Amino acid sequence: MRSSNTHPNAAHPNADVRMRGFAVRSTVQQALAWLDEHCPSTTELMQELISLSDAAGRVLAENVNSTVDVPQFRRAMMDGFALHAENTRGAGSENRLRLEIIGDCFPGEAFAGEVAPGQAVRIMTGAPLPAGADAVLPAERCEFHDSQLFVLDEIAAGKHVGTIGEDITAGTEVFQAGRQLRAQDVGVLSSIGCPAVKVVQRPRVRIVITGNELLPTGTTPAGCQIADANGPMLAALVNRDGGMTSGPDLVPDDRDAILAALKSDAEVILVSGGSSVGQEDYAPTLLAEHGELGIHGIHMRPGSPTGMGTLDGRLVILLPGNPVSCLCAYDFFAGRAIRQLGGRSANWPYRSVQGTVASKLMSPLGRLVYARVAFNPKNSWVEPITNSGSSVLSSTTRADGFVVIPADSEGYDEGTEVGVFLYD
Ligand SMILES: Nc1nc2c(c(=O)[nH]1)N[C@H]1C(S)=C(S)[C@@H](COP(=O)(O)OP(=O)(O)OC[C@H]3O[C@@H](n4cnc5c(N)ncnc54)[C@H](O)[C@@H]3O)O[C@H]1N2
Ligand code: MOO
Repeated sequence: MRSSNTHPNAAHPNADVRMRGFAVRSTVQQALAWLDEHCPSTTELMQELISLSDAAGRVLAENVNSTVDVPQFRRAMMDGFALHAENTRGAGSENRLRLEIIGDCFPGEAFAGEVAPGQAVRIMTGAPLPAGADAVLPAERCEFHDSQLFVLDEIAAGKHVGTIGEDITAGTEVFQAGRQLRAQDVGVLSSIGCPAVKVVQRPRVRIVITGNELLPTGTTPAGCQIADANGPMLAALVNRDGGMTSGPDLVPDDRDAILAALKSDAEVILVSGGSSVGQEDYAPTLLAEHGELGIHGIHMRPGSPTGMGTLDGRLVILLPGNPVSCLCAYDFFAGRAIRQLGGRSANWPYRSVQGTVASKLMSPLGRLVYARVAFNPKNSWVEPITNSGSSVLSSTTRADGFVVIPADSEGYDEGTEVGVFLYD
């Protein structure tokens, strides 16, 4: 991880913003630049060798070349008869041409012998073409009795024959480093005889959830206590982005407990809650005292108290406690870092579509806004979600996606064409 203090916050004389408010806020672009600078380049990523059975979804750390042709023999593409195409010339239902069947050929074993003119071998799909034959006549285009074959149709040389290397030629580059392996990629790797692949290690991500008011997942909220929403949400997001989670661990609003939780051997530590300027918002000060607080406070809504820094060479991202802010800050910053650490694209994994604003999307000048919207795929209309405060997580479950309104915009009027990122 490279280290540099590029943001004004880093040099700010009083990094303890508690009960004071943010002296300096960064733009989203500055925060992204800080983050990217603190993510290793693709050549610095940690690698590991894994078995092919675990490879789907992983990111290749090196190019893969094939040392073999696939297939490495000519093979039948139909069940029928291997023969000389020349022997079918002029054949038809009114002109049945007779050939002699000299044997059978099955997948996995070569036919011992050669097909001479006037002869045919009964062959199954996938079996190697016997020497001498140059075409396969499908079973439905002939009749046969005992060892006699009656050809009912003409076929050309090479017909229904799979050629050597038609799938993959020896020496070709099958996949490049950086590719996230699909299920079919694993199939191709297996077909070239590859038992294991070198992939980028999945970053380990510690999830720390702070707040005395929080009850663990699965607990019914009662009294002044609420159930943790951010922990399971963050765990799911980290998994989506290829990270390996530890936690979520619930930690009380206590300096020592939070400091102990920050000290982790994970590559990324996510801290939810206590990111702002309240009396019990310890995480930013702790990070400034024990490591580096590079960014704290961002011109965005929601997510404005987001912070990021490093501690013992590990990336620490302070996510606001309000659940929508937490989701937004994760998606803008934490997810980007985790994807990059795992060799994936920094870009959002969300599909983007074009839509037309059906009622105005409001936005305050000077702040980037993450506006939750409904998107109607039938007419492409985009509508803001009502009751969408940063504490209202159901605004994101009622939404189909979100629109990013830049800081220099006061929003989008009805009829404006906008890009929508879809959650699904
Ligand atoms: N004087 C100021 N006060 C606040 C500011 C500010 O600029 N000046 N920023 C506000 C904004 S914006 C946000 S967002 C919040 C974020 O504050 P924290 O990160 O310190 O979050 P908490 O105070 O711990 O919690 C906020 C809110 O969210 C609930 N919460 C926390 N964690 C969870 C969780 N895991 N699951 C569900 N809900 C959670 C918590 O109970 C609070 O209601 O600060 C504003 N204040
Ligand atoms: O910026 Mo806070 O994240 O709205 O509620």
